[in-house]
Amino acid sequence: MRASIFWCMALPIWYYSLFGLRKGFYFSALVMALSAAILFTRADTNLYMPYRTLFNFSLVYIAIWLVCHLYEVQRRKVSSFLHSLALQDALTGVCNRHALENDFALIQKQFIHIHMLLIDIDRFKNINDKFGHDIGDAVLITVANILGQSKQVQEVYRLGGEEFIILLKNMDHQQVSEEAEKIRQAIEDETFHSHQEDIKLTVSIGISSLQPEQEFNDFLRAADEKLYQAKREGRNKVCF
Ligand SMILES: Nc1nc2c(ncn2[C@@H]2O[C@H](COP(=O)(O)OP(=O)(O)OP(=O)(O)O)[C@@H](O)[C@H]2O)c(=O)[nH]1
Repeated sequence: MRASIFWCMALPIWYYSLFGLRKGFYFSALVMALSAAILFTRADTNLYMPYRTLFNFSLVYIAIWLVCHLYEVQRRKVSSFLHSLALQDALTGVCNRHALENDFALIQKQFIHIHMLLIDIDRFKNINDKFGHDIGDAVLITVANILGQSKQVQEVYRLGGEEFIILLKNMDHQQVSEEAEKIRQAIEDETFHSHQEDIKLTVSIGISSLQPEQEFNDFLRAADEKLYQAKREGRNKVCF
């Protein structure tokens, strides 16, 4: 009986790998308490033996438990870091397209009225050509920050290049138009900086309204069509 209880030392490894950090901790603590109690009560009659056995068992058990716990903490950190990397745009720090598709699937189940704002910086190529790629990058970061400042905006997504997306929930046509116009105006009012001169920018915004049973790609395509209408009509414009 006393020998078989030493097999309990392997249990924290199973608990942490099967049940994760919290349950792993509690189960390991429970096993340790039970094993220690059994060892203590069933130990040899020799006066010092119960204490010595208990001490050795506890020492080894805690060492194994500690290694399992630290390993699981580290594994979780790495896993959440990789998860955030997978969903984040590396340059601007906002969410990427993968995150957008994930969030859309969730939001679609929870809300009826959903609008997509597809925001594209006008003539962004000129910024890169005239001021260099670094300044172009800095402009993208500032634009992403401005987009995230509105109270109505929970998340900003970068679709790629100079295109950003915002999803607005539970707002009517009028409110969505006003919000898009605020964004357009905020970018127009901002002064971006380069080493040589100040830069003024505008954005064009296409808006689509989610139709019942509409797929993500069709929702995006509808916003894209409106965006190109805004571009065709002279840029610095919101099209619904
Ligand atoms: N600096 C920088 N530039 C990028 C990045 N991604 C894409 N671009 C550039 O963004 C530019 C997009 O140019 P276009 O698609 O021609 O669009 P545009 O010049 O904004 O013109 P319109 O959209 O028609 O108003 C290209 O020059 C790309 O090289 C990036 O991460 N950083």
